[in-house]
Amino acid sequence: MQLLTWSLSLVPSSAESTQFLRRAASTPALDEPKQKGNKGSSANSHLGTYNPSSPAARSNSTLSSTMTATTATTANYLNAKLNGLHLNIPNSPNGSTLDLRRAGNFRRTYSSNSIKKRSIEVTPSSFVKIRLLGKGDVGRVYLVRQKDTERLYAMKVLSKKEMIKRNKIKRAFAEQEILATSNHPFIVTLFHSFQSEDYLYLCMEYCMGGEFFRALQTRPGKCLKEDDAKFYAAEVIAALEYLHLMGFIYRDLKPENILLHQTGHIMLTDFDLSKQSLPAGDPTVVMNAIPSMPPAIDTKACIAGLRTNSFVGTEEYIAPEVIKGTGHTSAVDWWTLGILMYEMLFGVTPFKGNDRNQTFDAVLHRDIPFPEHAGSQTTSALCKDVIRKLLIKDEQFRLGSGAGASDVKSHAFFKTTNWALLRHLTPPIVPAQSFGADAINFRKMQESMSLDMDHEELVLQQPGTKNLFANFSSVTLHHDGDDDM
Ligand SMILES: Nc1ncnc2c1ncn2[C@@H]1O[C@H](COP(=O)(O)OP(=O)(O)OP(=O)(O)O)[C@@H](O)[C@H]1O
Repeated sequence: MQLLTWSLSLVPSSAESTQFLRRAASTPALDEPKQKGNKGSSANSHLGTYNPSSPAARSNSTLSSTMTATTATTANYLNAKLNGLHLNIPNSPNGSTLDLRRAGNFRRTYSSNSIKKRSIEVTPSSFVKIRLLGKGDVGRVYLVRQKDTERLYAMKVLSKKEMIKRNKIKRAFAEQEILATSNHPFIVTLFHSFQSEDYLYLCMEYCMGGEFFRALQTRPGKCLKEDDAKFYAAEVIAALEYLHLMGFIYRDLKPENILLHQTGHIMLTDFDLSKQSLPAGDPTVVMNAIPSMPPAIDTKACIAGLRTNSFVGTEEYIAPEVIKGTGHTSAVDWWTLGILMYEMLFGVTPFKGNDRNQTFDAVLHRDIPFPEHAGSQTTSALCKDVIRKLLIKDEQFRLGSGAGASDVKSHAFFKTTNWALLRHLTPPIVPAQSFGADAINFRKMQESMSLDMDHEELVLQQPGTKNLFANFSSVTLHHDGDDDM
């Protein structure tokens, strides 16, 4: 009875509740009505085994120059923020991001000043739609080809009418802002954003491997071996660390929002539930929990001032403090990491009940049920320990709530993780190259079935005008190194 009382007062109305049925649907803020129905899905998870002679392998080796990119991105950003503090990049072959530029196979620079914003260089008619990749509640994501360059992109097309109806305008702006300012190997890259009379467009890097969620579904028992789960968890931690440094709380981590790049590395997407701390605080340096390690960065400090109260997230991933409605911080991202790690290992989330009330009750009160029946995945004590610490119900005591990502990275479970070289490792799942190539090889056939966007005229809104979408930035983003690709 008590449960019913709080759940009715804290969660969206029953009309909105149906969206919880599909795990992929995200919980809207209370002030945002959400459409009933399923989120579309991607069908492009062509997963294959790693073949050293395949283009995937070659592509991996050409990425050698970005091997320190994870660290380099963070380091460059910090260099700007910490005003001259010298950062030692452990395990970097030469310890310098500058040398990345000199490396022969250089492709893309991940540094704070390597994105150049220019006025928009494309229009909707610069692209041809090839196929639908996925659906959200206010838009669709298409695989598109740019007519003059032949390059493939994922184009998110958001309906202005739907955004107005569902009060989602601010969220689209937030997503554009985060994508346009982020420059990280594990965060999807934005190349253009623009609008027509009826739609907003976000032209992003196409992640050929599709949703990590789909990839998990194809694994035996829908789960991964502990070392493989550790690999993906490490890449997610690197992405969250970067987002927190930038002053963003992600708030919607789940396998559906993790895409697989053609190399098999992860790319976080879907930032419409993210929250930005304005201005982002400065990071500080803390002593490393492991005495032999160099001092670590306190990413918590960057968003320490940000406490928000919206009811957002995805039912099985939602943190206790979000359910309680007492306000939440960046610690929600560490909670969701704990749920993700559990799901990667056991194929289910730990607190799933028969309905929303049961799930929320379990999130608030139940211990983590590590399966111990015969045939269940065996997990090390350290792995269980890190999950337990990430899933501490009181956010103040949760792993990550002290100094942010540094706390999580220094947990003994990640002792074997080489953070600086993550991007250089071969991921456990590498998508077969087929679709990217197919899309080009069978272009003519597909074009006959495809829609082009010629009827949509580019509209350049003047900021400050009364138009609701006037402040949506129409820009083309150039990333150092992309022209060499
Ligand atoms: N860059 C990309 N490459 C390949 N597929 C993508 C890409 N971006 C999105 N997709 C596909 O489209 C789906 C919907 O994308 P996304 O989650 O960003 O849309 P959304 O409208 O924000 O959804 P939501 O309603 O959950 O907020 C994804 O789950 C994925 O399958």
